Amino acid sequence: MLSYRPTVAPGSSGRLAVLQRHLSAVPLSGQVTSTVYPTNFCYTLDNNFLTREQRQFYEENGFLVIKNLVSADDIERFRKEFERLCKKEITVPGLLIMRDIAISKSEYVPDQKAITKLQDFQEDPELFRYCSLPQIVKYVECFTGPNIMAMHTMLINKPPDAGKKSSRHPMHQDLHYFPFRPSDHIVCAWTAMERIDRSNGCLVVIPGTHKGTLKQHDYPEWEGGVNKMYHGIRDFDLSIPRVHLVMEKGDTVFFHPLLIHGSGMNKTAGFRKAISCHYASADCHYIDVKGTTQENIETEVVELAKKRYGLSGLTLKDTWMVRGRLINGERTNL
Ligand SMILES: CCCCCCCCCC(=O)SCCNC(=O)CCNC(=O)[C@H](O)C(C)(C)COP(=O)(O)OP(=O)(O)OC[C@H]1O[C@@H](n2cnc3c(N)ncnc32)[C@H](O)[C@@H]1OP(=O)(O)O
Ligand SMILES: Nc1ncnc2c1ncn2[C@@H]1O[C@H](COP(=O)(O)OP(=O)(O)OP(=O)(O)O)[C@@H](O)[C@H]1O
Ligand SMILES: O=C(O)CCC(=O)C(=O)O
Ligand SMILES: [Fe+2]
Ligand SMILES: [Mg+2]
Repeated sequence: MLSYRPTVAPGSSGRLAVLQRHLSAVPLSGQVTSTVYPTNFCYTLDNNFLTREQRQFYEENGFLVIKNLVSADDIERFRKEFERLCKKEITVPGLLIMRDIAISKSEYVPDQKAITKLQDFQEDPELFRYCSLPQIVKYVECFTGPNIMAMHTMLINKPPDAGKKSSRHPMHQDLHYFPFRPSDHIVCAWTAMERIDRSNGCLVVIPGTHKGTLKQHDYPEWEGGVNKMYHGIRDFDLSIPRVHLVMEKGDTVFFHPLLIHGSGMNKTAGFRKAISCHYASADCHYIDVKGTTQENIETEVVELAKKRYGLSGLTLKDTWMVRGRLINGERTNL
């Protein structure tokens, strides 16, 4: 890191404004002392909200943890709503209720114990409140800019591992599932609904991998079975050091869709809960994934849409167009 002492003539404009943006928040009058960082930020936007240290961290690592961002009250409300949905006290259009593969063939008990995740809760006002929490959206804007879409929502209820290690989530990049670009204007917010550490299967990341490309994903060859659509990076080298993100209740991590991540086994008796939303700039554009590594997930998603809704001839793009919801600004493209 370079450190120097610039002398700034009061009243100079243009260049000064540029310089000011690259310096600390210290007012530029007379002599200021400031640490200067590389200024070629490309994964974060300048809306004066992230500190330069936070921007620097995300630029280098592809993720950023913010402590205590969601209140215990809000988390309690999400938990209650989750329980009502599990008990089928209410039903929500479009909501996907997924059971762990290890118990998928057993008798259905309408209880959270049967459920590994809820997906696509955009029509549930109580859970969807998570996506509009101002303190979250404020951070999201640093990655997406002001036109913000909530594209994908999940409440993950990682069950105690049934002994087959199927509670693990293989190492993957979320962009594999997304037919929209540019990837730098997509970000996931993931909030721990309780303390999450290695014992109950925390998020595991490989810092800096957001600077790489999208890799080929397939089902891993796991003896105990793999959950539907839990693709992992093909031939992933497990000797690469992984970083375990230990988080307290309410802590929130923002991460880039190319960041390689997964989650470990839940070795406790409790159901490990996290709530998340993937946001994208509404100015992103859809791509055709035919002929790319994403073709395999398109085939699976389109088959599922046909099975569930009897709709044929869909593309991956269509399934995202119907899920996306505007959070802020204007729905320009997506
Ligand atoms: C579009 C993807 C979006 C992801 C984007 C962001 C990145 C996120 C990374 C991920 O999280 S990847 C995982 C994404 N997960 C999904 O998209 C949800 C996948 N889950 C489902 O589609 C349904 O839960 C499933 C079709 C597997 C089951 O739903 P059903 O309500 O039809 O359950 P049902 O009990 O009737 O079982 C139907 C069949 O599915 C089987 N099944 C149930 N749960 C399963 C499971 N967990 N894994 C594999 N198969 C499962 C079940 O055994 C049965 O098999 P058979 O037809 O052979 O009898
Ligand atoms: N043997 C393995 N084969 C494939 N993927 C693995 C293996 N071990 C861990 N992973 C993947 O690495 C990530 C988490 O690693 P981690 O080692 O934390 O999990 P764990 O092995 O379940 O638990 P722990 O090592 O803390 O006891 C997950 O994405 C998991 O799927
Ligand atoms: O285990 C989790 O909570 C996160 C899993 C994950 O990365 C995902 O669903 O995309
Ligand atoms: Fe993921
Ligand atoms: Mg391990």
